[in-house]
Amino acid sequence: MSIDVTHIGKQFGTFTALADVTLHVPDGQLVALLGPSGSGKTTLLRVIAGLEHPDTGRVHLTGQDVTDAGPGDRGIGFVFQHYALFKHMTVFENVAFGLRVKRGAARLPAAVIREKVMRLLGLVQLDWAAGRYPSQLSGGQRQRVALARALAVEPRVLLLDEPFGALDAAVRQELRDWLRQLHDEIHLTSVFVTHDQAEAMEIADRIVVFNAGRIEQEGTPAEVYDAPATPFTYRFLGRANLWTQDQQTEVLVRPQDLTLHAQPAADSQAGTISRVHVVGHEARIEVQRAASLPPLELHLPKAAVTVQVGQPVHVTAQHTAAFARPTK
Ligand SMILES: Nc1ncnc2c1ncn2[C@@H]1O[C@H](COP(=O)(O)OP(=O)(O)OP(=O)(O)O)[C@@H](O)[C@H]1O
Repeated sequence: MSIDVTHIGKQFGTFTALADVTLHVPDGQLVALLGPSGSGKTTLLRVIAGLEHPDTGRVHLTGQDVTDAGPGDRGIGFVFQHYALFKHMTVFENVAFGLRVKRGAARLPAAVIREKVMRLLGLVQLDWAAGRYPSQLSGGQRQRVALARALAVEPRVLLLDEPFGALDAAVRQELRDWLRQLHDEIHLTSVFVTHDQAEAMEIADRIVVFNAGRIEQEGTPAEVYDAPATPFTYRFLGRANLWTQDQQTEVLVRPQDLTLHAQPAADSQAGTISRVHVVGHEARIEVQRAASLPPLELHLPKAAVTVQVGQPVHVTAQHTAAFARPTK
């Protein structure tokens, strides 16, 4: 099922949460909404879900206008960051809930519900935990139950709001890989909100970068990373150094695209090592420049680093990105 939002505007009082947002999510894609806190990502997700009515614009699901349809009539499943599992229900009952509340012809026989729930729990690798209560599970396991519960009603679209936000790094990684796999297996159209660029780059087919209620840029992970249209996108997708600037232009460079030299080289900048900090296999080096520009941060393989604080050095840059500065 494809999603089309066109010219969506949403105000909260005088605050503009979304300003003329237009987005097409093709059937079967996994799309990340990426942006800083308060940029409107969750509001757009809520508009797609029908939990928020837009002031302007329309929402279409596979060509059908659902702007005025309630959340229950859209065939959408949700997973939010603070897993709202029912505490007094077992894992099994939590997943079965959406199927048991159905009435009339939509209601399935108990044996069918049982089989379906166990199949879903198998999919999220928690069939062994069917009889447990949420309090007896880890955060990552609870999040997987929330996902199974959202999938139980066979949504055509899955919306995830910072689904792994509250979890530790290793569990996040595991759930990311697993979400990507699951998405491919069951052919959903999924949209997830994150402010973690690594998470978006790793699992999304497309990334939509948000800034202050607008879409700043949209494309595949490689497109937004390799060809950022604005300094905002460049800075949001990774660490950025200001290499040079003048009245018209600013030139940015990533820490891993800088090289240290003992002697001056073509287009090198002179400076002094002001910090060496080892993080895992990488050395993060700060160079204070002679020119009145902020210090440079370099990321180099730890084994290649022999410099010390106070040492004079020369720095060259590969793969810089030049942006026109806004005229005042
Ligand atoms: N019901 C509401 N009433 C008033 N203001 C709201 C409401 N919902 C959201 N906002 C405001 O709209 C702005 C956008 O919120 P939104 O939750 O969409 O941002 P976000 O990009 O998802 O941020 P985060 O990553 O922090 O969740 C925020 O400044 C928020 O305070």
